[in-house]
Amino acid sequence: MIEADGAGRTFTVRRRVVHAVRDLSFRVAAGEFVACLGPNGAGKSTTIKMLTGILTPTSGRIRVAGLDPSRRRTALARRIGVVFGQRTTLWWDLPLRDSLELIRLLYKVDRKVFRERLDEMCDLLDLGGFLATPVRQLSLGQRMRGDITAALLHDPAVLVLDEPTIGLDVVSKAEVRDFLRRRCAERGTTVLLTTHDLSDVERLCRRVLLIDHGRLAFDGTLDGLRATAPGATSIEEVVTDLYLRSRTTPRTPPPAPRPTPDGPSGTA
Ligand SMILES: Nc1ncnc2c1ncn2[C@@H]1O[C@H](COP(=O)(O)OP(=O)(O)OP(=O)(O)O)[C@@H](O)[C@H]1O
Repeated sequence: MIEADGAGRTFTVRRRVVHAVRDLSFRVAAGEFVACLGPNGAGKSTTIKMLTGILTPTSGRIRVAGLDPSRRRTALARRIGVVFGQRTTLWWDLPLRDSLELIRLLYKVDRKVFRERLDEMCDLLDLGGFLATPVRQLSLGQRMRGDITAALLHDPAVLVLDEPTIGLDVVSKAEVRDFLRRRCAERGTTVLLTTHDLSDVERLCRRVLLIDHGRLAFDGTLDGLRATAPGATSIEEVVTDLYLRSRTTPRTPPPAPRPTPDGPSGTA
């Protein structure tokens, strides 16, 4: 359902080339719920932007739901839902209900189907009390429920979640996670979750992709990830250990010593 084959993305900043993502290859099958982890600046957002068609890869190939995201953005929009925890896709000044109605029109969701889905979301995410409230007046937890509803109204096959529980209190977090787990399992939705909250990962995902310095550093089960640090007592310790090790790894290989008539130099 999600395929990356040697995908890479560079940016040129003041004539310097930044390799945000390099040679990324992985596959996510239909119905999998996969976490994407990595330290700050590892390349997670760049990866998500390539998967959702916001950025075009500068090398390699990406397919989501059988489509090239950057070339088929409109077609992809019908098959994918995206939640950016730090940004809203809703209309700030409109009541939540009107924002959702606009999304219904954009995605051409049948009015009756929309009403059924919205009723279901109201039950599961307890939206009823604030559907008439302008988005700018919603609490973070309410806004996040609205954003998740907006991402699922067209029943996408693929859901990309970028820090969907950031800033939520423990109860709201548990409710949002519970909803996502049940709803995505019922519908067979394929989910890629990016987060720094490891309890999200433990509760939702069996498989983890770890991106480090723009490369795929680990692809396996959560148990496999734990096995990389046998002495660690929690997933936080495992990941802390990995991230600390990554800080001591150079981002790019050091330049090869330049040969001189007397032999290699630059090592003294
Ligand atoms: N538009 C851009 N122009 C230049 N460099 C960029 C751009 N976007 C990202 N980068 C660089 O690419 C690298 C990866 O950034 P990215 O935002 O993908 O990391 P991240 O894993 O999402 O980090 P975080 O967890 O902090 O959000 C960083 O070195 C970043 O500075």
